[in-house]
Order: sequence, then C-alpha cells, then structure tokens
Amino acid sequence: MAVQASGGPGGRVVLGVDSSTQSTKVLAVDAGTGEVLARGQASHTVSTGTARETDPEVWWQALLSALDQIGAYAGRAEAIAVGGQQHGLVVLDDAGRPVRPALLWNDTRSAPQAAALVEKHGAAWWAERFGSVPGASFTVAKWAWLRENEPAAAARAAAVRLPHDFLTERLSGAAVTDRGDVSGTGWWASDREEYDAALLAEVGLDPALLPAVLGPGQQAGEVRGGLPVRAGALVGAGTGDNAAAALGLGLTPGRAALSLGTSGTVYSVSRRRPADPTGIVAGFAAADGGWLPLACTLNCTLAVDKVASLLGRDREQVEPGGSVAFLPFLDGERTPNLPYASGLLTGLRHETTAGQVLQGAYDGAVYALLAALDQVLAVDGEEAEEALLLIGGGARGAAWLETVRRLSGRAVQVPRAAELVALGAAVQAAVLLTGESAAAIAARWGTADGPVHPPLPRDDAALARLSTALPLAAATRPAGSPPH
Ligand SMILES: Nc1ncnc2c1ncn2[C@@H]1O[C@H](COP(=O)(O)OP(=O)(O)O)[C@@H](O)[C@H]1O
Ligand SMILES: O=C(CO)[C@@H](O)[C@H](O)COP(=O)(O)O
Repeated sequence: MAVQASGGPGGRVVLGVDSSTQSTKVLAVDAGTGEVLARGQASHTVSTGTARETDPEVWWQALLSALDQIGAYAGRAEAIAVGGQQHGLVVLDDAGRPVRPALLWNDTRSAPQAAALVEKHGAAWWAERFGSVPGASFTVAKWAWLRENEPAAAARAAAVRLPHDFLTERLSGAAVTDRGDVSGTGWWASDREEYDAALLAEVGLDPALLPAVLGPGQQAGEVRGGLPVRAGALVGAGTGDNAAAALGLGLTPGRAALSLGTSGTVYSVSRRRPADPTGIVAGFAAADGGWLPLACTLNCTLAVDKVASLLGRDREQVEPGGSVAFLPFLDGERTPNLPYASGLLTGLRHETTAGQVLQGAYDGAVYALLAALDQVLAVDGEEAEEALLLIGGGARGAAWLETVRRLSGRAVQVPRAAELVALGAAVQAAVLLTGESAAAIAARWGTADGPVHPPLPRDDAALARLSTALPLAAATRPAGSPPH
C-alpha cells in the first residue's frame, strides 16, 4: 500500500499511548514525519506498603485527561494504539467494571505462588514451554494469589485482562491482546504461540475469560462513539510497554536498550525464541513477530529518588569515589529473584560522603541490569553493537547516564525522543494507516537518533564491591518470610 502520510499541518495524525506504572502519556504524532505535535500526561496513584495496586478506572481517567490535553489532535487522529505496563492482573465483572484494583507487576505478595508454580514443574519446563520462569511479577502468579487470598473476587471474574488490553477494550469494545504482552502472563505457551489449556486448568482460569491474541500489525477495532478520539478511528492491537519501546526504537538484533523508569529493563530483539532456565532473562515475544529477551529490576528510579530524599539531596548531587556498596532493594527484587530482600548498604567509613552514598544507590540500581546484558544479547547471537540505547525517565538525568557509562564501559546513545513507549504505540497505529512495516516507520521517523556518549573505562572496583555484597542482600529478608 502506498504511504499517504504527509508532514505538517493537515498531515495524518496518529496517537500513541503509554500507560505505565506512574502515569499515562499520550503523543499526537505526524504519521509522515514522526514529529510530535502535542503531548498529554496524567498521573496514576499506586498503593504503598506491601501491596502495589492501581484501580484500572484510574488509568482510564488518566487516558481521558491526557487526551483532553492534546486538544483538537484527539479528534483529528485517524489511528491510536496503547502500550501498557506489563503483567498486571485486571479482573472485570460482567459489566466490564474492575472487581478490585489491579495487582501490578511490582507487587511481590505473589512470590510464594510463583515459587510454588516453579517448584511443581521445574524451571526448565517453564523456560522451554513458556520462554520464562515465572516470578512474582507474572500474571499467573497474581491470579494464583487472588484465588488463594480473595476467592470471592476471583469467582466474580467475567474477564481477565492485562493493563493495555483493558484500555484497548474501553476504546474499541474489542476483547483482544497481542503476542507481546500476553507473553508476560505465564499462561501463553511461547513454543506453540497459544494459551496453554493444561496450565489454565491447573490454575483454575477459564480460557473463555481471556482476550483473543492478535498478531503483528493486526487491528483491534475502531474507536467507539462518545470518546474524545473520533469515532471510527482505527485501534491497533497495542502491546506491553517494553515491546512498544522496542518498536519505537526500531530495535534490531545485536542492539540493546536499557530503560530507566519505575522498573529498570534491559532488552534486545531476537530471531531465536528465548528459554532461559535461570529466570534472569524473560522470554517475551516482540510486537513485530520476533522475540524480546529482557531482564527487569523492581528498584530503579523510584528507589534512587527515595535515597536522594532520605539524604536530603537533589538526585544529581552525587560524588565519586569511596568504598560503599549499595543494593537499593527497597521493594524486594526481581533480578536477581529476591522478593523478600530489603536495601543493603555496606562499606561505610568516617570519610564517606552523602554524595557517595547516593552514587552507590545509582550503581546498585544499574548493576543487575548490566550483569544481564550479555545474556540478553546472547539469545540472538548477533554480534553486539557497542552503543547501548538509554531510554525512560531516568535517561534525562546526568547521574544516570554517567553511571551507565562508568559501569558498562560502553558507548551510550540517548535518543532525543523522550517517550519511546508512546512513540512505539504511535508506530503501531501508523502501521494500520500506511500498511508499512513498523521498522520502516521507525526508521523514517528517526526515533533512535540522538547523541552518542563515548565509553568510559569500566569501574571494575565498584562492580566487585556490589558482587561481594549481593549474597548479604539475599539474607536481608524479614524474620518469618520464606527462603528466597
Ligand atoms: N530529568 C530527570 N532526571 C532524572 N530522572 C528523571 C528525570 N525526569 C524523570 N526522571 C525519573 O523518571 C521516572 C519516571 O520514568 P518513566 O519512564 O516515565 O516511568 P514509568 O514509565 O515507569 O511510569 C521518575 O521516577 C523520575 O525519577
Ligand atoms: O514488568 C516489567 C517488565 O517485565 C516492567 O517493565 C513493567 O512493564 C513496568 O514498566 P514501567 O512502568 O517501569 O515502564
């Protein structure tokens, strides 16, 4: 199909949505040039304490508010797609209303259920069949937690959705998901690319409650009436936020992205299906038909910002040197799989400064991601490109950039485009309009363009301190919690 898109006023407009942990962002994008024409953003509330929950209605209201902020572009847009935080368990009643708040990817209460599922079948079975060894983040563990702890809520389930599915359905009425996001549930067999009926029976989930899985480039439906987006505009399949960013970056095998947001993630795309029995690399599917090997941490920007505020410092007030090792596992941790751990600071001396402690928190937050980088790239096996792509809110910060350069020893490229998840969703929407491949659109938009910062000598002493401290962090679980 010919590309009809054209830039400038009067050009065709698509909308990309990023419904992530902390907020919803909407970009109105010129489908021809990729120029961002307008931007809206609205915050979410996430529960604190041991639970991490958000009412899906909060995401919907945030989406409506962000759409409101882009003014006339909402009504002009011809297509829209939604990228959303992965794994969250959304349970709806027969009127499409949430039965309870969604259990989010960073809620570790489901760790015992995840451990029981892995114990029952073995890590190798999970990796081979599902591509991933499920931890507390995976939807299957959350569903098992709900059945055990709130059976009445589970019994009321008329539909089970992921966060992006919920919003896609509110926009279009279509009960659909996509292969990228469904690959993070733990009930989609990546070896056969279908729901695993035997596992669903085992966890007591009726497959009729699940959405249809759309393939790359497929359309979910059209925008229904009565919304700020024009009725009849095309609605893309949407996908998980990391898969959306991979589309937005036009990621190719051998190229890795490091995302610094509520979660820290490191990922690449692969032509080979991942199946890592250690559980470090999750074997997600990519939204374009390939695979998305990925490692994810629970403690990233929020943990470092918390340490800065405890120290009474601005997040950029770091100082070099010193002897601390800081593993900021304030929420427990997922990579490595230490759901009951807490933060650990070692190596304090009289001469240690507050700025060095803060730098230690940055180092600890980046350490596990960089440790997983080679395993992520090894899945495809393509020779790795030197420069890491740095994205997410943290990529705007100098201290994050310098930490990644110093601990990776690699060149780091920071795309000028700030919202890669929303841009990736916009790419998905543009695919529906132009019939091009997502890769062709991302290349035309130049989404990954940005300055390349040359490598620094790797700080092996800091990495060695962190590696020595890690077994101690594993022992920081509260009395009475199960062994890791
Ligand atoms: N200029 C900045 N410098 C450093 N960090 C920043 C900056 N702006 C935002 N952040 C960090 O980005 C985080 C939000 O990142 P984002 O990728 O939007 O999160 P999420 O997608 O998980 O909602 C915040 O927690 C904040 O710490
Ligand atoms: O769980 C994962 C990846 O497996 C997280 O990356 C979530 O998808 C949340 O993303 P952000 O809100 O941090 O962007």
